[in-house]
Amino acid sequence: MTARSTLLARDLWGGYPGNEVLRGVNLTVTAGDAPVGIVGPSGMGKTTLVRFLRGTLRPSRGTVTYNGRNTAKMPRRDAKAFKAEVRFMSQDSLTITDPQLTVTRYLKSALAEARKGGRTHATPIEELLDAVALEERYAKRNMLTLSGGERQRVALAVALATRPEILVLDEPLTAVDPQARGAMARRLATLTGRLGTALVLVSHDLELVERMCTHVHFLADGTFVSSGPLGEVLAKAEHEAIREIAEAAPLAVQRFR
Ligand SMILES: Nc1ncnc2c1ncn2[C@@H]1O[C@H](COP(=O)(O)OP(=O)(O)OP(=O)(O)O)[C@@H](O)[C@H]1O
Repeated sequence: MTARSTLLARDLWGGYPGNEVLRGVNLTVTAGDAPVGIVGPSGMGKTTLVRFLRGTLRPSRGTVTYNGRNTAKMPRRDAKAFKAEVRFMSQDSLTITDPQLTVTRYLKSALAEARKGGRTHATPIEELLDAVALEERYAKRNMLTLSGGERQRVALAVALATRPEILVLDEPLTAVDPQARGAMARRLATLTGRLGTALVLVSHDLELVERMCTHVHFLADGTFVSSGPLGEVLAKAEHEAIREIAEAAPLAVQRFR
């Protein structure tokens, strides 16, 4: 059996000049894992953590490795594999330069890219659209005519088309209405489960996190102060910041218990 691809952050410290945002974060994500959520109050460093995982920021202490290779010092070939196998998507991931581009053509080019990179078992376009709750009629639409939320959903379908080992989503659905978001949650979790893609979801939307993720990490004071199923994390309220969130949304908390 071949070892499964693993992204590992070990005792990660760092941030910006004069602002040590993260102070000892440990995270292991392995292809095939169930979806995991990263939650926490605004400004606590969720996006900063994603930047470290992605390699756009260097830690002051600790390491991020992918399959044992330090992502900050990867030879070009490993860096290429890392980019193909670990996809990152944030709310503004999609820039369209070709005014003629239809949704189908856009997805086909992503699938072709996946095949070139040896990422087999590409997923049919209908299934990709279904996972992001877009009906088939969207396949022929010009990308420029889509709403912001629809574009975010296509961007997500594109990320799935490449069948990554790990997919890190940082607030990916901010422009998508709550109804569509709800429809997508389970379908996404199912498709990524079938593809063997480990999903990491960074979000303020506790309902979305609850629907998609069996396990969450709560980030506060630069570290994961509590981890487990969302309902348990909220119920245990092991940190002041968790108590504040639980008090601000008591009904939501009751639902998760
Ligand atoms: N480029 C930057 N330069 C300096 N400081 C930054 C930069 N980006 C973020 N910060 C600061 O780092 C801290 C963590 O920010 P980050 O964006 O990681 O938080 P977050 O948990 O993702 O917040 P939100 O949930 O509001 O998106 C904040 O205090 C923020 O002001």
